[in-house]
Amino acid sequence: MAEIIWQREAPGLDPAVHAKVSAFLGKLREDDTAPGLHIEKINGADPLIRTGRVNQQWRALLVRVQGTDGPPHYIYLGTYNHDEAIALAKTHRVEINQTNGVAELIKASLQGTPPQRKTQAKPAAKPKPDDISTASWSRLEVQGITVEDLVGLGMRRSFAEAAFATTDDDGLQELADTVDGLWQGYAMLDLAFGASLDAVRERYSLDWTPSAGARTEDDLLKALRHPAARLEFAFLETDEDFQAAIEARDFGAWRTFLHPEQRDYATRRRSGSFRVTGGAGTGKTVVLLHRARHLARQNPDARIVLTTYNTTLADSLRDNLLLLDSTVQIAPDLGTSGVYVAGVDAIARRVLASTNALGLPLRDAVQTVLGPRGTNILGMTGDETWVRAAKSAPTGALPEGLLTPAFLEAEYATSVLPHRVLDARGYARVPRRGRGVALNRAERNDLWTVVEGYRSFASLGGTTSFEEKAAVAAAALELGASRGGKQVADHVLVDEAQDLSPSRLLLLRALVAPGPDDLFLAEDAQQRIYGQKVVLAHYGIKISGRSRRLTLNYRTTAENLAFALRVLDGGDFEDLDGDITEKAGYRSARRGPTPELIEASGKLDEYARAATRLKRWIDDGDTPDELGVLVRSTRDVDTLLESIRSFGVPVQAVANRERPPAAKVALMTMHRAKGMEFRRVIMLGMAAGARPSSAALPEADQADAMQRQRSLIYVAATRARDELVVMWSGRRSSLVPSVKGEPPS
Ligand SMILES: Nc1ncnc2c1ncn2[C@@H]1O[C@H](COP(=O)(O)OP(=O)(O)OP(=O)(O)O)[C@@H](O)[C@H]1O
Repeated sequence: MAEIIWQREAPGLDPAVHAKVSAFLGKLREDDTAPGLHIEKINGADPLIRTGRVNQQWRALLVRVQGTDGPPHYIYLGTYNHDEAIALAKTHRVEINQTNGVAELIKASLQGTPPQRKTQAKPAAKPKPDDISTASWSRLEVQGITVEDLVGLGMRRSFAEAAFATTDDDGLQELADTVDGLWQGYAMLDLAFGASLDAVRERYSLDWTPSAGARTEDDLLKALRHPAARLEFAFLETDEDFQAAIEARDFGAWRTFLHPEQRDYATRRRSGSFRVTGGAGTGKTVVLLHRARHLARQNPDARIVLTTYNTTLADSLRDNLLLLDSTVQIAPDLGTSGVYVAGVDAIARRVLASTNALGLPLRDAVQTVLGPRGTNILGMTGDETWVRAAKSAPTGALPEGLLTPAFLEAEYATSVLPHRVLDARGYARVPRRGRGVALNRAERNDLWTVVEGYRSFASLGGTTSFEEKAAVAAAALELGASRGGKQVADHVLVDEAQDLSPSRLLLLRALVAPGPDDLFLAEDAQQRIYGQKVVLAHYGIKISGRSRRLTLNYRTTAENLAFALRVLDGGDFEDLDGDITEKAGYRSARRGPTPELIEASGKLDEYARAATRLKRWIDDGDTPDELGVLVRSTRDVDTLLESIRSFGVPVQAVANRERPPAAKVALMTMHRAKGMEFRRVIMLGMAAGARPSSAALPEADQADAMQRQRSLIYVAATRARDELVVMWSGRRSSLVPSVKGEPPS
């Protein structure tokens, strides 16, 4: 039995050869001495280099590493036709970096010839980091880094010097893409975009000291397992790992090659609740999926809950978890072994529907949260109930703005339910932290009569809202545990945590007993498009000191990312810990075209232009399901669909609970697009005044609603991997930032 180590840049092959390589590697894993494999040394090559015979024409390029104990390991470097494989065998080798002990693939033909760039005469004043792409200073220099700093970390001097001679972002990226030792490119870009030397040393574990003396194959195996080496080398220890690597194409790298920080967050034991933050596309969901698999592999009996704020996203988490590892056990029900994947409201419903089986005191929980009423609570309270309650209550003290369903719902979700307020006296004392609008005693009294009306209408109908279901389920679990019952989960993993309301957070908190590895949350405050700002600690989730930020964007090109980040300008973003979220340091690993802004002459022109663009992309080779059309509201969707179809483009509108169609362009609202990604995206309807009903909110809440609008557009713009087109007719929204080359407005 041999073990395969996959090298990230091993080139992909056309399907016919791919199947043969897969069979070859399968045989190699079973028995590397099988004569048919022709594993051979090559004269003039590094002693560890081998080639293997895939078939008459093709040879696999390998590095054989045999530790003192254990099976032989083969690093797979790709499959080439016979002559090319022999030539590459003489130039390639895997070495241990003598400064930090990281294994690196060295392609000798490229050695000593890093792309050389001309240093231009420098301007007198040092530019700020943000102005750098137009100045002739190296970003590194502006950050106060020296060539010696880079060399001290273990980077090759020729590479460090070339990085200092490079004054534009494209050049830096190109340099990072071509350097031997993938970590060197990543770390150099991190520094150029503002990370400190200490942060980079820690991020890539560069303080390891390699063992002195001659390189042994044991040392090499150790160096291949170094966290920074695992950016480019993956040990395929199980059949599932092997299968995932073999199948991984373009966007499958997330399954095999984690950034060292992602690996750390996915696997390290935590003494309590942990939070990973990061901008859109920085790989938070990927961390969560790997962590779910890791926990399930570590303890097959563990009851793991993987959740997010709605069912659509939960479905996609389940699909991707199974794509990562088809053998992960999906738990059939809450409280059973394996990974239970569901939206948070579905979890609340499940708890409430199974209180008998779980031994939870439903009656007491209902009384604790809603006061005296029956346990018939599974029906859904309609949105109009707030309007009815407001109309039938004496509300003389309240201004109009405080009687809108939006305000009442927000007040109820934030100030009433999580504090389990049952009467006017309780409501008068409630802290109302984070609510924009101050309320005097008379206003509170009147508001409470509206809440009482709302509750009695719902009680009569035997209904509750989603918020109430979550609050009652949380209380049932808490009461159950306080009376000696057992929690229903051992680990709870949460995606898109920024969109969860207090009651939902209380529910997740109550699913698992406080302790090591209890809750793990992925969140991005900049993507909060629902609900109010919340602070985790207020709901029993203590993460102080256990929060980390991801900054490398894997999804979006630098151009789209810069555009999306500019949408956020004009607002600070508070995260779930009450801190202002930093935008600094976010960067992308990919480049692409500048987002295109198109002003149409009217709605129909906008639709026709969108349709023409989709047609062109498909004619140029895109498959329809790589393309997304995002709209702000579902008004006029039928006209838009018709227009797109009239150009012969297959398209389907995707409603909230539906999965995107295969082989068709997906048309959906920006809200629905959360968590998704497409190769190319068209955002439509970006005219001024197209904002939703925030005008119905009191002034203080309008600011928060505006923030959510910015976030929504940020979310939409970051769904595009390669290309983004933004359209409007009429006056352009002030939320659409300008792009490079556009005349100032
Ligand atoms: N280590 C990795 N190697 C390659 N691709 C990666 C890696 N990590 C993440 N990706 C890819 O980057 C994209 C974004 O990842 P992911 O969805 O996890 O980000 P996110 O932070 O959850 O984004 P969002 O907040 O926008 O939903 C995906 O296409 C994912 O496959």
